[in-house]
Amino acid sequence: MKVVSHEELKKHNSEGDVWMAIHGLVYDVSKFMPDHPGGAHLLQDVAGRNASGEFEDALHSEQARAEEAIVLKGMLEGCEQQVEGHRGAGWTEDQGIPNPEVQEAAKSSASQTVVATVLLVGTIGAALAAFAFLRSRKQ
Ligand code: HEM
Repeated sequence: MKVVSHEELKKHNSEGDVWMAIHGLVYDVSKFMPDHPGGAHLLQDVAGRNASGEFEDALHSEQARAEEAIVLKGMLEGCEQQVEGHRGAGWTEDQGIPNPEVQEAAKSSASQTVVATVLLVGTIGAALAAFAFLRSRKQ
């Protein structure tokens, strides 16, 4: 994915040419602006900068995240690890704007699986050890 510099992002803040960064990804929202249910002015206000907080504060739906009229331009310079994190949690570009809540849930369910596996292996190990011990005492 292309890396977009902070300078490049900043340039796109004029009427009809609006880019914004959300969760480390840079989107061109120019075409979508007139159709934004919250009004074009809200998008214009955050033009050329990181708008992750504003986007999440408005409690957008999954449908909003998958809006087809926004165009992914690349990842914001310095956000490479953040984007790797999205991918690690199962995000792909075609899903649109990543949902941090879904990714937190994916992370915690992955760690739950690790804990469950360790417990299971430990229990089987203890049972085998007890079995071997009891057999050795019988003889
Ligand atoms: C790529 C960026 C964005 C997309 C695709 C988008 C899309 C949408 C959509 C589809 C809705 C309708 C409700 C829903 O489905 O969630 C909505 C509502 C809204 N959006 Fe956005 N939005 C974006 C960015 C923003 C930003 C940056 C802000 C704030 C600065 C914002 C503020 C709002 C508000 C306040 C509403 C509620 C409007 C109402 O119910 O009257 N949006 N947006």
